[in-house]
Amino acid sequence: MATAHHPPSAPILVSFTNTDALVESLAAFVAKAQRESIDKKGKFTVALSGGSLPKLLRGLIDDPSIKWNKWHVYYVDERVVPLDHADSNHRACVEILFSKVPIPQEQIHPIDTTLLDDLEELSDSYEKELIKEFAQKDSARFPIFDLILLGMGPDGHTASLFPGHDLLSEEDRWVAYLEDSPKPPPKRITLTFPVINHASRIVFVAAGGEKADTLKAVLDDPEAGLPAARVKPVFPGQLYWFTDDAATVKVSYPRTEFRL
Ligand SMILES: O=C(O)[C@H](O)[C@@H](O)[C@H](O)[C@H](O)COP(=O)(O)O
Repeated sequence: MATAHHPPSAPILVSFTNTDALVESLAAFVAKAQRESIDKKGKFTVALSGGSLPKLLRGLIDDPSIKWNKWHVYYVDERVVPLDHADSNHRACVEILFSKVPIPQEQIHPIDTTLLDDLEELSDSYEKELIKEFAQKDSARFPIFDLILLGMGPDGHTASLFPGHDLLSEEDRWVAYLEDSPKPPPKRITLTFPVINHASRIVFVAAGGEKADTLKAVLDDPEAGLPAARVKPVFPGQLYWFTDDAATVKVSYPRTEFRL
C-alpha cells in the first residue's frame, strides 16, 4: 500500500521510430495490463483521453487477446457537448474504436447529456459514476484505475488541466469542471490530479515533432511544473511515456527499450 515514505518511481520513457511501431507496442502494453487486471480481479478499469489518443489505440482492434467484455471505460476528460457532436471525446472513441469491437455498451461511461446546462451537476454526476465503480471496492480515498491513458497538448496540458489554471491545485474532488478551457471547446469536465495519480498504470502517449519542446520541458525540467509534469503516480503506480522519435528528439531523459 501507499506510504508517505515511498518516492514515486521514475517515469519510464519508450520511444519508437515511427507511429506504426508505437501503435503496435502500445496495444501490446494495454493487452498485458488488461490481462493482469482481469487475472487479479475479473475486470479492467480504464480511462481514455480524447485528441489523437483514440486513433493510436487502433492496434487493439484486431488483437484476439483483448477481453472486451471485461472492460469498464471512463473518460479522462470530456467536452460538454452532445454525444453526437464533432467535439465529443466519447463520439471519437466510439467511431474509432468501440464501434469495431464487442464491448458491452453499458460498460462505457459517457457524460449525462441531460445535464449539459449545469456543469456542477454534470461533474457531480460523473463523480457518482466513479463512486459506483470504485467506492465500495476498497477504502481508498481516490479511485484506483487499472490504466489511465493521457495525451499532452503543445502547452503541456493533460486531461483538461491547463497551465496556470486553478484546477491544478484541486485536491479533493474526483471530477471537476471548467468553463474557460483555452483549447476549444471551453466547457469541459476532467478527472483531477489525485485521481490520475492514484492509477496503477498511467501512460502518456505523445507523438510528433510539435510536441518536442514541451516533452523536453516535462521530462528534463519537471520542476518547472507544467501540468503534464505534475503527473506523479502514488506508490505503487507507474508512469510510462509512449512516444515517437520526432517527439523525443530534444529530450535528454533516458529512454528504456520497450519490452513487455
Ligand atoms: O479532450 C481533450 O482535448 C483531450 O483529452 C486532451 O487532454 C488531449 O489529450 C490533449 O490535448 C492532447 O491532444 P492531442 O493528442 O490531440 O495532441
